Amino acid sequence: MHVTPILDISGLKTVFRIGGRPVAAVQDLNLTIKPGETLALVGESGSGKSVTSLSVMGLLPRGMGQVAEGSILFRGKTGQTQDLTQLDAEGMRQIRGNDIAMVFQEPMTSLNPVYTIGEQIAEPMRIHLGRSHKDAAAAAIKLLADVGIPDPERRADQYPHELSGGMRQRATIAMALACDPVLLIADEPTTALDVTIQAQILDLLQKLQADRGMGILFVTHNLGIVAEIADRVAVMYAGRIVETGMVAEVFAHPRHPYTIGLMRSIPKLGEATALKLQGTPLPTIPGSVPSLVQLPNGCSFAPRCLYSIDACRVDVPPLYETGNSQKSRCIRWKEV
Ligand SMILES: Nc1ncnc2c1ncn2[C@@H]1O[C@H](COP(=O)(O)OP(=O)(O)OP(=O)(O)O)[C@@H](O)[C@H]1O
Repeated sequence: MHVTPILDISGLKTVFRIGGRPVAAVQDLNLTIKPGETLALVGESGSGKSVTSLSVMGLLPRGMGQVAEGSILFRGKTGQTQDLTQLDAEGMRQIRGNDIAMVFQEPMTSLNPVYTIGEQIAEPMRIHLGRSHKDAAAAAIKLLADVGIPDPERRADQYPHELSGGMRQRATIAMALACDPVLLIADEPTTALDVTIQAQILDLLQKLQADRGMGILFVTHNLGIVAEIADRVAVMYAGRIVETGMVAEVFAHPRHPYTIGLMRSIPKLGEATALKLQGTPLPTIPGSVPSLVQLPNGCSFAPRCLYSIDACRVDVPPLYETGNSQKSRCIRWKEV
């Protein structure tokens, strides 16, 4: 059955002014998310994951970054589709926190230290949904219970500093869900938490998604998390998607050397501890992400790639269809 996506990004190019000239932090980017689906954007630091999510939210740093090309079609609660790149600041404000919500790595980015948890969860319901004070306060307590916070009545009256890191992240998730968004953008939401709490938050997001049917754009540098939470994955390198597809297909036979490198750097169960005890560093991909100001000719990954040949350094490869759901931006995908 064909389901219309809630998010359909096409030909996105986002540029920053660096040293007076425009530099593309994201380019040639196409992706879709359907209701109830989780797409993970994965890649090393600087690959363009956050710039992609900020482009969708209309939160690029003003005067520095802007969408230069492409469209971001979004179908909100009313069923109407809008191109987010064409909305003005007020139009985006009506969508943010209402149709599209965001959870960041550091909960204190979203929480205000001087208001109680309950007040902060209730606020978007009053602003966007026009609910009364009393009604929104009761709904906030219910949301705190939904995200697994014990004794929600008491917690609603507390300030952020009175909660642990894991509880604060649960509270920001409650805040994000307050208006029942169609799309949740989660940017490294568990990176600042310890491993046990990380697993609990990932379970919680999956449960909430199953209950509410929202789409999730999940930004992470961790392929282990992708395997656990996502239906589809888009691997980014130097501002472009280099491989994409259903998680099961990409993980079973990755067709881009960069994805293979990322997969090798996921420690297997117990291996990380064993390597640490031996004093051996975890395997990483040699070299580093190139500067966007000076991208190499052809494939941006070629200078770090064990498979690269002269032909890789000529043109940027297109995304080849390499499987049922899979695409790879590697001219040697059949051999990798
Ligand atoms: N405010 C800015 N000014 C100039 N360039 C920026 C700015 N923000 C991002 N960039 C450029 O965009 C590139 C991609 O950044 P982005 O934050 O999207 O990477 P990321 O993959 O999300 O990395 P991380 O995991 O570290 O957040 C950066 O390498 C940088 O060159």
